[in-house]
Amino acid sequence: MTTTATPAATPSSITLRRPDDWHLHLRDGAALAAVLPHTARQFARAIVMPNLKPPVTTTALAADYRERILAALPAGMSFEPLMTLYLTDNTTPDEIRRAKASGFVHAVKLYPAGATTNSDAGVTDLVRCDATLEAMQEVGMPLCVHGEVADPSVDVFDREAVFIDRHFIPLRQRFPGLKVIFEHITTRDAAQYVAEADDLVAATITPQHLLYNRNAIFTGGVRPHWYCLPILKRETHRQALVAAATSGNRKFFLGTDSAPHARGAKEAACGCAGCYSALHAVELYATAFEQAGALDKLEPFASEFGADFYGLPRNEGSLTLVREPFEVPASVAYDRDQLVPLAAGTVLNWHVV
Ligand SMILES: NC(=O)N[C@@H](CC(=O)O)C(=O)O
Ligand SMILES: [Zn+2]
Ligand SMILES: [Zn+2]
Repeated sequence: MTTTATPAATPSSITLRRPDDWHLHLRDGAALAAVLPHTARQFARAIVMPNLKPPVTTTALAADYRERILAALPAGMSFEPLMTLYLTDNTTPDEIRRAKASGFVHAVKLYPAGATTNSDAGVTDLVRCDATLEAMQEVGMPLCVHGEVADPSVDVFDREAVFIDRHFIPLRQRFPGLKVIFEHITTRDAAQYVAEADDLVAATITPQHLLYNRNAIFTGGVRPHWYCLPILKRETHRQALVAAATSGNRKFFLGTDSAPHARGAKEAACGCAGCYSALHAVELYATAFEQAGALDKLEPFASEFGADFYGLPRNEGSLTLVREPFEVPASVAYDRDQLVPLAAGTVLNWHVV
């Protein structure tokens, strides 16, 4: 990373190796066309989540979805979608071998049934997937995990921590050679678990979980645009996540979990879970890293550790941010509705040029 110094200690600009987003929801159709340029402006590649309706459960469906993404990319922009398959109780070991052979499927995603947006087709009991997980371990196909129990008797703020004991630890014991990414971690418990695990375990961290604690959801009223899953946690957890992200530990890397939902679906009696962060993702991360006094740790977190973990080359290009006030727009157009970006209306210190 190269930085340009100002008289003060803070640099006036930072140039990073071009980053990647290791957890992204792009949706489909008009929604895909609306959000894709926001991501492609900053990121060279992204791990594209498969929770469409119906979900992307096969290599053939992933190939079609990949073509639709590439077709939606504006002329002159370059972006490589890294595809994933949605794990179900019925995913076969043969499907895993097909996915591996494709060269464009880079992970399989575990959604515990009922845990989050579009997870109804998810796994009801992980032991049903043992033969499939065995095949993944054998061919070297990573498993991305939405690590929350769907058990309604467990408090919503405890669902991630409970998942570690009930599912993550047993899974790692049964498949010690399987690469696993604990997605969008939100607790000190998860950060600690990943830090202490062996090198086949890593985690992604979102901008909202670095910048906000759960008070953000209830500031002067209910704030649906801060509602995502796993839900924001208390301040001690946010601090643990900032410490993990800025530690220089290669197990923690960037994954926005940018999850667009139309304004009408967010501002509703039963609002959807998901924060739209893709519009200004790198700016949000830079803000969090600057607050922690760790801007020098942004480049490895954003541009190196994820590629290394997935066994892909680091990008060649670069991305420059300047330190100038940038007001996040109140909304952007989205599929005959609007999208309200994370931190709408607030001023960030950094702006991508
Ligand atoms: N994070 C979210 O709150 N929502 C995601 C699903 C997910 O990543 O769990 C979505 O697809 O909307
Ligand atoms: Zn998730
Ligand atoms: Zn997600």
